Amino acid sequence: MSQTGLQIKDVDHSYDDKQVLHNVSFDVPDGKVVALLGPSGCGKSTILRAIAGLITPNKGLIALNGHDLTRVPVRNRGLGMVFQNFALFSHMTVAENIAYGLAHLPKSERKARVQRMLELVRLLPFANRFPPSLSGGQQQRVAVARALATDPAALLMDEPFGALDRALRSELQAELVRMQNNVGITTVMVTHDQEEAQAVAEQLVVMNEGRVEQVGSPEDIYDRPSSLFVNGFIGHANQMAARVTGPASLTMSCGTEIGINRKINYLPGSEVIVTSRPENLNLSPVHRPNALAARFDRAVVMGQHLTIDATLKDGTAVKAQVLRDGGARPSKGDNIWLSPEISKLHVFPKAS
Ligand SMILES: Nc1ncnc2c1ncn2[C@@H]1O[C@H](COP(=O)(O)OP(=O)(O)OP(=O)(O)O)[C@@H](O)[C@H]1O
Repeated sequence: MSQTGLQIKDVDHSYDDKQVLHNVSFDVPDGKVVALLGPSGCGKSTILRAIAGLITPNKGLIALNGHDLTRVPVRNRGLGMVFQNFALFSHMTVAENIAYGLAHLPKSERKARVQRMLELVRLLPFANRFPPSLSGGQQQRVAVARALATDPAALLMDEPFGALDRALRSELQAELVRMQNNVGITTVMVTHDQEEAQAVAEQLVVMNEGRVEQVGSPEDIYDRPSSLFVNGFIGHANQMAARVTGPASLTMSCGTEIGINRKINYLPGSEVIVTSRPENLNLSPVHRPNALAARFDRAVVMGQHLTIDATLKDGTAVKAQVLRDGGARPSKGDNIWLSPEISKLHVFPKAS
């Protein structure tokens, strides 16, 4: 095993008799950030605990820079950890908190490293303050600095910004990206916030019910989802029932015939789900080929966009996102046409 970074391979885990991880595999390239993403209870924290050594998986391999960690005790794994409840020592100053894991170093080196960490998380002026006198975001930066101070071989973060409000979260996400550009540490971050995952991670691992559904860059996962679950979990996806009528044609259950500009790998007669992102449905006042007839329900202004709620002929509710052009908007109950961008439609099997 000579691979650098973190390797998770075929990991299974059960709590009591309940299996919660099934053959989980993914890699974190050396110095990169990977985000684990998925609904509550899908097993994200369990993977992090397995990497940390807090639980022993029933099966599988966890290796860091080519070394199997499976039998290495927690304290010898050389990992930094940041969790949601950052648990700083409130009777110690910020500097003392950061120095906590550095007792083995000579005093001058310890001081220099604490100084470097304070600079990295931009908390130099707060070195002698006590955690209860800091904001949530500042406390979380101390927790990150404390984890990084020991020069860990990898960093594990479980919902590190979960307790913070939206503005602070995005500030700290930007800070994390900046720090990563400076120090480039192999990091696994658990989050249930897809925007956060997309903002900080080069690779996403999307999980569902203890299984990895897809691994890829944020762009890959958004543009080329491998399953209906991933498509609906990352960003909004309109789901529309349809029947395959030919090698490249579909009849939507609202009645529209759609010609797809590529071959679809389903037999004629198959029931499928066709998906479209809201930004790939264009509003038109007149009929065009492939356009879906709909009833306009309402429109909400989102910055420079208009998010339109509409209902197709078969009762399917859909969302379209269009640029605000200042033109007349339809009124509630008006008939409209929604033209999907055909090359951006996805076709999935109908769930049984
Ligand atoms: N100590 C435990 N004992 C028994 N079952 C557990 C234990 N910890 C977690 N579980 C169960 O294992 C499954 C996965 O939990 P886990 O905490 O890994 O999910 P998660 O994706 O991190 O969820 P969340 O986003 O809600 O934190 C869940 O069904 C959970 O109820």
